[in-house]
Amino acid sequence: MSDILHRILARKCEEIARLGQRYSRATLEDLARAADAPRGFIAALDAKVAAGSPGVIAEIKRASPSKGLIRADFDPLFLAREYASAGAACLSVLTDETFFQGHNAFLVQARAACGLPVIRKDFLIDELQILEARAIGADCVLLIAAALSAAQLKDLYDCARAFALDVLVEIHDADELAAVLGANLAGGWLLGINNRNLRTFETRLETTLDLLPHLPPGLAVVTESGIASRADVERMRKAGVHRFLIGESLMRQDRPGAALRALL
Ligand SMILES: O=C(O)c1ccccc1NCC(=O)[C@H](O)[C@H](O)COP(=O)(O)O
Repeated sequence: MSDILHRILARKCEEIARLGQRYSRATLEDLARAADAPRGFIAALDAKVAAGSPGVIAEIKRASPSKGLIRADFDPLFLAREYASAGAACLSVLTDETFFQGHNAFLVQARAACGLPVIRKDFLIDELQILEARAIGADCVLLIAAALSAAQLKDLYDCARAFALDVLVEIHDADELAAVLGANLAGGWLLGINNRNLRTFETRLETTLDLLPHLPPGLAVVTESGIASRADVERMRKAGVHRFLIGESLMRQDRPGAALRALL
């Protein structure tokens, strides 16, 4: 496991302990059940792709471990509306406070500002975090294979599905792909291939392209990280990848919506 992932997960353990002190599991379950109905994250991506467009998950991210501060002028409501009007299928909102300067409130604000489904982008290793995600309105959660054992992945996936959340399962290499496929997850999930190596932060689009021949037919793939130009989008689409998670290249623009339109 990379140093940064190790540090992030250590922090998450502290946060989970605080969450458990603040709320009982039963209370979090009640809050999750009382939340606004999920908007259908995978369905929104599929609809774009079926219509012949790229399915873009547009990310709302103020900072990251690899890049530091990315956007000083940070308004989730403005960003969500920009992305929605530019044709994004879904939103991704960083909720991690320590390493990404995110916040749960940003997800709430972004989701309320538009009709798009939203993924809670965080480092989820405990069912309480899954319940919290649904309680704040998330429509999808991220599960990172590098952070989870096979048993944890299956348990968190089952918990998410029990609360009608879609799941984006993220891998970076062939070993992680084998572990995810071995977990025999049923429906309601997508495979994310992160082009960023979390150990070195090197970002190569070939990460996605090289893994494609190893995927079972029919598995929907999201290429994540490092998509910065229309040429990048076209390169992926020529290889049969039609779903994208795009953050930094949009977040650095004054008008992220215009930048997204240019990419599409
Ligand atoms: O971005 C980082 O520095 C990072 C470090 C450690 C774990 C995760 C990290 N990034 C999360 C992401 O996966 C990206 O925010 C997402 O794929 C969008 O990437 P980009 O378009 O390159 O901003």
